[in-house]
Amino acid sequence: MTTATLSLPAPAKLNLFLHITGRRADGYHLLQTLFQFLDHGDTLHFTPRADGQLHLQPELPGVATEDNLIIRAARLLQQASGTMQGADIQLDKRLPMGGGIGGGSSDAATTLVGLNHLWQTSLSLDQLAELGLTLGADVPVFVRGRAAWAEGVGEQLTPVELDEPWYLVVVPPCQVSTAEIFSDERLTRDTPAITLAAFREHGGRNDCLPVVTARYTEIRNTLILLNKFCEAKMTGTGSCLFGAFPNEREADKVRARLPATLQAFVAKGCNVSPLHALLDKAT
Ligand SMILES: C[C@](O)(CO)[C@H](O)COP(=O)(O)OP(=O)(O)OC[C@H]1O[C@@H](n2ccc(N)nc2=O)[C@H](O)[C@@H]1O
Ligand SMILES: Nc1ncnc2c1ncn2[C@@H]1O[C@H](COP(=O)(O)OP(=O)(O)OP(=O)(O)O)[C@@H](O)[C@H]1O
Repeated sequence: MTTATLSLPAPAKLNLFLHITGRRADGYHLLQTLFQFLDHGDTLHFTPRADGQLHLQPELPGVATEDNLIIRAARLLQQASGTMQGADIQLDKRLPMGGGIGGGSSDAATTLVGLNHLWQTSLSLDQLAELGLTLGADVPVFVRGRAAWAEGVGEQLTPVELDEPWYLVVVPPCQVSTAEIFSDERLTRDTPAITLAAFREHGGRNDCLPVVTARYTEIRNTLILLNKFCEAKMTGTGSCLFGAFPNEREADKVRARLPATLQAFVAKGCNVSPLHALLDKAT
């Protein structure tokens, strides 16, 4: 008997802006942000096992397998559903780690959604998003798979329809720890709340940018460089920077002018996550 393998994308996200409006008693920050997906990311291959074991390959440098968000997500789903099934999981990693484009969170969400499908554990998206939130603030938006206006710590999500431009994403040669930026004393935490309509009219900024560029010369320099070609923005707590373009050709043209040593990719903005686009088509 052959065992079917399910291959699913774990796309990147961008924070089109990021305002920090306050801080909760537990130290977590209250934010406002807009999430959009990219048609670029990791791929996960899931093969079911009847013996309940979970195996992941390959290992990620610096991440113990038990700490990998893929294994943590799979264990969480086993516990929540009571299933006796397991899986062999293969990860094709393309997204940079510590890049602010949500690679680990997206891997976790694809694991929750994918294994729920494969194991037929029938948890609802609400239940999966709630489980995902215990793994990270960015996991719920990937579980739900719709571009969204987000508040709270990023878990209060309102789906939105946005333009879907092409993005040039540049990866400065450094990794940023989200916790380190959120604990920096210089971070401003008092931006007044805005509405989506106000964002559409006036735009927004990334409140983490001053702290990130003060701490990382590489990001400051890459920002100066990218700003020569387009309005450069930073996603999440960095490190990745991006610019929007009306079509792929324009984005490719700017990419071609960047130093060959600088890692960069061009991808389309998507209001429906490629994970959900694929699953919606299959069902
Ligand atoms: C910056 C964003 O990427 C924007 O989408 C997210 O808010 C971060 O989400 P994430 O990477 O899933 O972050 P988590 O793994 O939940 O948290 C990492 C660390 O960042 C800090 N953190 C995170 C999110 C938040 N709203 N406030 C925080 O203060 C906490 O110290 C936490 O220990
Ligand atoms: N499957 C995974 N992929 C990437 N990182 C993982 C994974 N599992 C655990 N991690 C850990 O999570 C950290 C953050 O990784 P991630 O790629 O999500 O960063 P990020 O893009 O900055 O995330 P975010 O935008 O959610 O802040 C990594 O440095 C790594 O230690």
